[in-house]
Amino acid sequence: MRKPIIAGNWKMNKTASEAVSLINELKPLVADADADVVVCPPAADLAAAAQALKGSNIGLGAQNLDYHDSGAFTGEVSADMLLDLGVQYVIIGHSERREYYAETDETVNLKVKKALEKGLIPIVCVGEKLEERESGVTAEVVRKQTKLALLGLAESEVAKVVIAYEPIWAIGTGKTATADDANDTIKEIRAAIREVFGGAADEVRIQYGGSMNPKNASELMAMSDIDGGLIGGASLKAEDFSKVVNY
Ligand SMILES: O=C(CO)COP(=O)(O)O
Repeated sequence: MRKPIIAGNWKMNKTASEAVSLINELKPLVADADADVVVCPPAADLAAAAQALKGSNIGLGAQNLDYHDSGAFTGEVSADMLLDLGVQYVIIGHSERREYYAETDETVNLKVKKALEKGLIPIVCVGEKLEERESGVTAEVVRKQTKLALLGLAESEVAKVVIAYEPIWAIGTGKTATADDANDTIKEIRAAIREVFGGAADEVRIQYGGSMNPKNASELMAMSDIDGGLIGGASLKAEDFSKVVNY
């Protein structure tokens, strides 16, 4: 059985002191969660967040990393820097990074490889644009993104990866994919993984993301292939996020 994993992607929200307050509010609300719980604050908050999370059941994730080990890469953060802060997970290839920061399938793959090499668990985002959905190419788009993100990995590495299926038209819009639609696309992602990596596909946890909230979480989480959620807006309030976690 795949253990559910619910992660909050705070995006560029919350100062370090606000992060500490949110975490302190969240801790008792999710202490009995059956799922793995993760928060992904902005890079500038990670040190304070790690301190606040000590002794809790909540994991810490970053929202990005650089694929180089160190050097002249102004503004970037390396895997070693994240690990040294106590970070365990890293979101890679979020659609906002693909759209605004020129992230490509190739850089996503390099980042996934670096994360795994260093012992961070990648949360790899894939998802189609509205026009791709309307053109009926959703399955092709997510299959290709998934295979390219995982290119060259060993089966044992793939089994550790978390994939977040985030239809771009559902992010921050209040529009959610129906639970059936999301499950069907996630099955396509799992099938694509199986084509290349065999049985590892059954171990990969695949989240849904895109306007997931306390109202729709239980329906989405009841689906056969949805193993968790990557939550944006609803992760910024302790009460809402805890309701998703305790779906
Ligand atoms: O992009 C998302 C999480 O990575 C989803 O954001 P929302 O939950 O705000 O739609």
